[in-house]
Amino acid sequence: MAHYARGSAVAVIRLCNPPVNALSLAVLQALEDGLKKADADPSVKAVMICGENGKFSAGADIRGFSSPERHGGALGPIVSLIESSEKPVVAAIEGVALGGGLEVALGCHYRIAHMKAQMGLPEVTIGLLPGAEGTQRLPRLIGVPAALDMITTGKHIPATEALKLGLVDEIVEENTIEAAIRLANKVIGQPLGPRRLSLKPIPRLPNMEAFLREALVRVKQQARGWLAPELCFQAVRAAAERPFAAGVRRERELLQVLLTSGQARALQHAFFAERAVRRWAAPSGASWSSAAPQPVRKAAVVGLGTMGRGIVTSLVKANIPLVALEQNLEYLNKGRKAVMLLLEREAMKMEGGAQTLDFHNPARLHFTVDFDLLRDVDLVIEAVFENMALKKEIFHKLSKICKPGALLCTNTSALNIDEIASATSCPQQVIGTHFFSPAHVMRLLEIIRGRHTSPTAIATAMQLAKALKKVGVVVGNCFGFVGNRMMFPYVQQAVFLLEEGSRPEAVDQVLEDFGFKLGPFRMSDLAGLDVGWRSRKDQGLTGPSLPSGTPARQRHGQRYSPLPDLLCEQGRFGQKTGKGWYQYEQAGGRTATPDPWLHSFLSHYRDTHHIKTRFIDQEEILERCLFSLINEGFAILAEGIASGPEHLDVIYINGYGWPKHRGGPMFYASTVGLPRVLAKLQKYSEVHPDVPGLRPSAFLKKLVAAGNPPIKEWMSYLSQQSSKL
Ligand SMILES: CCCCCCCC/C=C\C=C\CC(=O)SCCNC(=O)CCNC(=O)[C@H](O)C(C)(C)COP(=O)(O)OP(=O)(O)OC[C@H]1O[C@@H](n2cnc3c(N)ncnc32)[C@H](O)[C@@H]1OP(=O)(O)O
Repeated sequence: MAHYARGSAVAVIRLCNPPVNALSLAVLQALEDGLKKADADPSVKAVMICGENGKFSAGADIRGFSSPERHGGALGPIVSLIESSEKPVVAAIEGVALGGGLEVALGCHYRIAHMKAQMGLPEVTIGLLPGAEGTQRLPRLIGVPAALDMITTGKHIPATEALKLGLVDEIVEENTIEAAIRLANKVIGQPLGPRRLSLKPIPRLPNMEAFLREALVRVKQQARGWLAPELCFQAVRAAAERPFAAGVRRERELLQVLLTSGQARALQHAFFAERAVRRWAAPSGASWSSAAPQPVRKAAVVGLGTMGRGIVTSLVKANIPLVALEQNLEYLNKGRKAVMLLLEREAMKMEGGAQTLDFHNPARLHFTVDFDLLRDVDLVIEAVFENMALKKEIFHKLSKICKPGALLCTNTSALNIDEIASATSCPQQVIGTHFFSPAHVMRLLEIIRGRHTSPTAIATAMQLAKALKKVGVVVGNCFGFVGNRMMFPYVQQAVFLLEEGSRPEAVDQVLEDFGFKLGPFRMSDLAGLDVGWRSRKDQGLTGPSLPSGTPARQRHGQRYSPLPDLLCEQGRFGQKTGKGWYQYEQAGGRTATPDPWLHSFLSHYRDTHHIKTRFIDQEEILERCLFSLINEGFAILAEGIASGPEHLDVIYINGYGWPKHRGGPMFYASTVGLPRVLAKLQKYSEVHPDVPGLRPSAFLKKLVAAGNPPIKEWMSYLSQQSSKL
């Protein structure tokens, strides 16, 4: 918990709670006991606080926040106790000092850090604020602008930056503990008043008020409904405007608001969900403990369209040597130019940082049209056009050319992995890797396991995700996998709402107010309406292959809206053509403006199809879009396409712009309450019986019948055999 030891004149308190020395109540108690012991022992002249196993502390034990015996604010008095000690206290920071961990260090009179240590107050990212007086001490130490930046973003800063900011007194390359003990011995007897941060005045700014006003606007703009950044701001403002004790009182009030807001629970769910998805398991029982990843010393990317370019950039950033292949010189040169531009931009962003990008060296990044150069690669990512015949042709070629054991990945957003694998002689080495655009920016990597995909292939793809600094989520093989499959009913509802009387801007507004970065129509205009049109033509839902006499608004006995097809027939593909669901200033423009043409087109469409225009309120818009998406999530879980609700939540937060402070769609459903979700789906389904997306899934009904169990228990209501992972 926290070990106390006394050597010569310096007592050592070592925080100990593996793996990250999180501050549980037991650790706090032991820390307090150690401080009191040191205080009472006349032979102790100074104290040094450090962490076990080269990590100071990652802060409060996050699991403890949702426990019934939570004691908010239990750390503040201990930090005060440290600061008020009459014996100098030195923090020896190794590894991480985060959240409550850094607040402990701020209570110390001196801070010394290893040069590889990271520090931060990331409470905002889990919906809280630094509630152990950190919002009051940090601005006194490093000034309001730097403190505000750290506290409202939660970013981790390296020791070198901490030194520049004055957050630490010294950084060392060698033994931090020894250096801290040396420092503690040196400062014995020196006055401690100037080292007590609570007594320090806030460093003044000539224009503090104006600075705070502008900072608040920035914080609000970025937060979009996420409460914690603004409340963090308010706490720092209190530090700037009030004496220490009053600031602390304000900090506590604001923390209470956050602790009861519901957002903290959602963000903490998201934190652990991201960690849970790392622990994949196949139905055979294979997992990290039984399947080792293969090393990827060299990779290849086939196809240098938008996705391929982003994937190449991602691999170069991860320092993986690679071959980039196109079908002819014209496409190769176009792709190379675009990749170089992306890499130049990335290199500029990294300037001044420790890492550099090596992309001019052909041994690290080689562009070619020669398939033979793929003979020695360990992994290929195919990123060509979304066309089954073309993908099968490429995989057939790859299985002949690549060395035995090479992992063959397909970047597809919906196509059948088993069918692609059937074109090879090594289906166990074929796996889906669904990147999200822009592939060098978006964090999500959906990893799709085919029927024959081996555990080694899954482990290697998961390892690749980690190397690319992405969140890999293993899912099963079905049309659209998890993310897009859940997206289909959501988008479908949005379009049906237009048919019935709404407008794109009204639907988007509701979903953007909910917290999505972009509503479905703005998103569709950005992605390009032609992408879905092509897919619907391939599926025979529209276009020349549609049998004559097919009713305009029905396919296979279900409701269908031809609205997106009609827009595409008018050449309205979205931003790229300057017109889609909105109008733009020009082709390629980014500013969406409601389009009177579209409004009259919709009226005309409704007249043609004898649809009576009705007013649709915000509640109906939100519920029909979100509950149909969630409903599909329950079907996915029941079919064993994903291992648990947290997988769906991680996918939506990292790939689809779902607001993180709402915890992901399945967590959101759990907060709304499954009985309510079910009742609403039943109601809408009765009104729209020809819309399968609104028909409540059997699994949702089962959970409601079981008494609405907590999200952690949902999967125990399914039989093991259903897993398709
Ligand atoms: C009833 C008990 C109440 C507790 C008393 C509280 C007193 C209240 C007073 C003060 C409040 C202070 C506020 C805070 O301090 S909030 C916490 C702020 N800290 C963080 O947000 C840090 C979160 N952690 C991380 O960013 C990373 O985990 C990092 C430390 C950088 C390590 O990253 P990495 O090397 O990638 O390793 P993992 O992320 O996989 O973590 C390894 C395992 O450790 C678990 N973990 C990490 N941090 C915490 C934590 N703060 N609390 C609990 N558990 C934590 C993580 O889940 C991994 O475990 P597993 O794989 O089993 O999930």
